[in-house]
Amino acid sequence: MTSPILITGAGQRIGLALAKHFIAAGQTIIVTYRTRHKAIDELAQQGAICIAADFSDDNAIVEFIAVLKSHTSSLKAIIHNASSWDCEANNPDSAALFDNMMRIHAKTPYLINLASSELLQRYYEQHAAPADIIHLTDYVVDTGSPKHLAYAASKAALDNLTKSFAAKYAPQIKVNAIAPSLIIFNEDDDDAYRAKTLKKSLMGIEPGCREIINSVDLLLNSHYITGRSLPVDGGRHLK
Ligand SMILES: NC(=O)C1=CN([C@@H]2O[C@H](COP(=O)(O)OP(=O)(O)OC[C@H]3O[C@@H](n4cnc5c(N)ncnc54)[C@H](OP(=O)(O)O)[C@@H]3O)[C@@H](O)[C@H]2O)C=CC1
Ligand SMILES: Nc1nc2c(c(=O)[nH]1)N=C([C@H](O)[C@@H](O)CO)CN2
Repeated sequence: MTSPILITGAGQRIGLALAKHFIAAGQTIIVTYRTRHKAIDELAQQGAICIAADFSDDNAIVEFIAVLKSHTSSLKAIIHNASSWDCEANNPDSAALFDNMMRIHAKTPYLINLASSELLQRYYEQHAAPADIIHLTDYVVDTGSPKHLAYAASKAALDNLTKSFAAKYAPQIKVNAIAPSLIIFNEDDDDAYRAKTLKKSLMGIEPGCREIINSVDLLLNSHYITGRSLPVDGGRHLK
């Protein structure tokens, strides 16, 4: 089996689009899912290894790592996509929100990256090319967010882990982040929110998953970029 790419949270939206992209390119993939969306059944039918994993407690993260290692002895890349865009307004228990945000966005990638170094290094040994870790962060890493404080802080932690792991794992493994602003709306986003959000960037569009797919491919095809964050934000920083 060729070295697979691991995508976390691939049951919907960006993670699912990445999974379909790699399958179409003939790349073997391993995906995690929390909810067994119909799309997961379809990925499995197309040959993806689909692992149920709810990273809402430490034991589940450790258990996932053991299951991952039972499926493969090498990894071409890990894409940390799984995420919860939760906010203080919906969570009266601020302590629990903070812990949940840090666990899914920072602790889960941290523990998986530490446990997967040998799997990634084996890819390097077999292909004389670096393996990859890609963190999906967020534009708000640099600005903070008054409505998603814990979310933004946890994504900032993931951004910092990008730098630490890049220094720790080079040259066998490259570690980078992709920091998107609006990529795709959620179904329940109303017209007023959509109009307000579109105005936040210079480009003023909802770009869709293709922008993340292109960014992931750029990083995977480089043998030199590491420790960096790729902003995919429509020029929002200049508005
Ligand atoms: N969409 C956008 O415009 C933007 C996205 N991003 C980032 O890009 C990435 C993909 O975004 P998007 O596709 O919208 O993500 P989603 O909000 O659709 O979430 C992706 C997946 O993460 C899974 N997930 C959530 N919590 C957990 C958990 N505790 N354990 C395991 N899996 C979990 C969800 O599972 P389930 O299906 O069960 O809910 C979901 O399938 C994320 O990291 C996001 O922060 C950043 C900026 C903008
Ligand atoms: N896990 C998620 N993270 C984020 C989402 C999302 O839907 N799921 N959406 C956004 C917004 O699009 C924001 O970038 C613009 O309002 C941010 N993070």
